[in-house]
Amino acid sequence: MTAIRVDGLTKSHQGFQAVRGISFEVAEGEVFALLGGNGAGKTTTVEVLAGLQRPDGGEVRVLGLDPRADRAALRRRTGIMFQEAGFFPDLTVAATVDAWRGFTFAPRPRAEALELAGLSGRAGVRVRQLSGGEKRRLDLALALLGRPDVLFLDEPTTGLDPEARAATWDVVRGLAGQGTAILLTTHYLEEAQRLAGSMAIMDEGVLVASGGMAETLAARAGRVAFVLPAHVRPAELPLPATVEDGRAVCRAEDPGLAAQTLLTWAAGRGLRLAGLEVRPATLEDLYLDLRHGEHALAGDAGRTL
Ligand SMILES: Nc1ncnc2c1ncn2[C@@H]1O[C@H](COP(=O)(O)OP(=O)(O)OP(=O)(O)O)[C@@H](O)[C@H]1O
Repeated sequence: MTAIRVDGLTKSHQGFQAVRGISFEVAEGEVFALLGGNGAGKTTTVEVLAGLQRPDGGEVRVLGLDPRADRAALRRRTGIMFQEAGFFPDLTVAATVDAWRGFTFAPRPRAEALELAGLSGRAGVRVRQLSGGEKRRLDLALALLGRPDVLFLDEPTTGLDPEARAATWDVVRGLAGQGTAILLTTHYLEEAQRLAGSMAIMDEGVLVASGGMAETLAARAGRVAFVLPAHVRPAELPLPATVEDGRAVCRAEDPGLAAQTLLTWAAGRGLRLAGLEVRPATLEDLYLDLRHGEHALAGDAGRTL
């Protein structure tokens, strides 16, 4: 079932069009990554979905409801984690969770929420003494309190150390496994690739790519890279290559096959391909290709790449 539907959404701030007609859907139990550079319009989109801003145009539905008109009903079924947490610095972690539980419908027990967010050992600590990463985790604990059907996570792992980040990924996967639809914004492309089943990339208020993560990446060229052997010019290689930081890079739909071709060629000349790296396309490849103007050539905003 569709949990979030965005159809032709537009939204301006004081005459500036932050979101210019975007459409996407997130299914129940799906992790969806909304990506894009600073100012692309991600937070504006999430705020509209959370009912905090009124859309100028288009239609937005969360669990089949209108986020503004049905805000009260949706509040019980959605969890939100924004970039700027508004905590009381003098409350302890436990007191903060308890205060939040007071106005959450059917909240999880405090201990369970803290456990999920990896804060069990910090219950007695005052919020102002938490590290930046721990504050992010407290935010996550509060977003999870009401066992939401839809969860909005705006840069949930910014400032987290690698261990805490991996723990957050486990929590997100666990919730999706239980059927929660999760809309995540992040600047960490590896994180999005690992976590999300679908994604959309925004740029200046429009979607420049969207679709299933695996399908989108499988359709893109992967890469084979190696240290260009001494006295070999790129033009001599059996496949087209560019040179990046002293390494020859071949883009290929089937990188395994391309690597075989290159290794056979090298063996025939008694050469070694040092530092050989063979890998399928990553989200970072796609993102950087788009940043370098690929969508300007494609010209079809919102198409599936
Ligand atoms: N309340 C506001 N008033 C005026 N302009 C705003 C407001 N909120 C956002 N904007 C502008 O709208 C554009 C989109 O902002 P938004 O916060 O949605 O981007 P973002 O993709 O979330 O960026 P980031 O990754 O930096 O958080 C930006 O140019 C921003 O300056």
